[in-house]
Amino acid sequence: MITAITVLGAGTMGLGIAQLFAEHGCQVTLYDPKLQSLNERSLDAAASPSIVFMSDFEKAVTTADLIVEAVPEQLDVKRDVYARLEPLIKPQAIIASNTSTFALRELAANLSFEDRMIVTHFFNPAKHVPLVEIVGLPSTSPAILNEVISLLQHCGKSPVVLNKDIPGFIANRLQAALMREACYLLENGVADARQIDTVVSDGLGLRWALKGPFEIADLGGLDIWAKVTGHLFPELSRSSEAPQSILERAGSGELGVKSGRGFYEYEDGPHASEQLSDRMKQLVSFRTKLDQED
Ligand SMILES: NC(=O)c1ccc[n+]([C@@H]2O[C@H](COP(=O)([O-])OP(=O)(O)OC[C@H]3O[C@@H](n4cnc5c(N)ncnc54)[C@H](O)[C@@H]3O)[C@@H](O)[C@H]2O)c1
Repeated sequence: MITAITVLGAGTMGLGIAQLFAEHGCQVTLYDPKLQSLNERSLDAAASPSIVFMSDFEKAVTTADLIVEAVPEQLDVKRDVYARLEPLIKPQAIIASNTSTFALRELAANLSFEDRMIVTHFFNPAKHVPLVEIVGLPSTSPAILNEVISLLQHCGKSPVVLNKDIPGFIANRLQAALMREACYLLENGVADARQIDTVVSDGLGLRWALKGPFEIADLGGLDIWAKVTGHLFPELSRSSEAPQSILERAGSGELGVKSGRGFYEYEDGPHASEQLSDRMKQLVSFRTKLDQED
């Protein structure tokens, strides 16, 4: 049974995941080696009697039933964390990575807890977005998956368990496909970032909040979709590299909200994140009401 949860990494995702579990009655330990240098406003906002902040790795992990890893998306950093976990954790502890892109088999290869390791891919803001993608290996016991699914459902989440272990899972593959085309349109001067964002948030995104692409295709008519995909697929970007419009900004320290500038300028980055979180909460609650009316 999962009682004690340790979240590794108190960044954007780790803080939100820790808050989610704490608000649903779990004992949560949040570990980060750079606890002192983290954004004070975010840490204050996350402060809760059920979250213990720690920068002592051994203490943070030895009694945990579930360890959620939310450290940076670098294979060597993640693998190093797992190697440090191996001698310390309880024999039955479950390890869940919040990776956005790595296949589980790559993360878990040759670890002593390979069979007890899964992916739980939360979405930002983790407290409010209902979806969590879950990935196991063929050797993962159904009991482990069921235990984590029950916990997530108890926390109000809608877990989707993938049939196969694939890099990027479902959501990030779809999102990356959209981003490739969005950057292509931007870089070719078809529209600026605001225009492209408006097309998504005022059009496609509103629809997708209610129905996924296959239901939308059914509603539009598959005869039409046969034409749309047939005519447009040859026109779409086929780039297999990260887009210049992202590489150049990231290379010059324009990292988005966290540095004050990305595709847009941010005078108050933490406020922008808080606003997204608040609006997401309201949107999810509104959609829940709509679902109940159906
Ligand atoms: N940001 C997102 O929208 C998002 C969404 C879904 C999944 N993810 C994934 O979640 C993970 C974390 O992403 P993030 O956006 O929260 O990153 P982040 O950079 O905001 O936070 C990472 C945190 O990990 C800490 N850290 C660094 N090395 C560590 C170590 N060895 N042990 C413990 N903590 C360590 C850092 O100090 C930092 O506080 C990544 O795998 C990322 O791909 C991110």
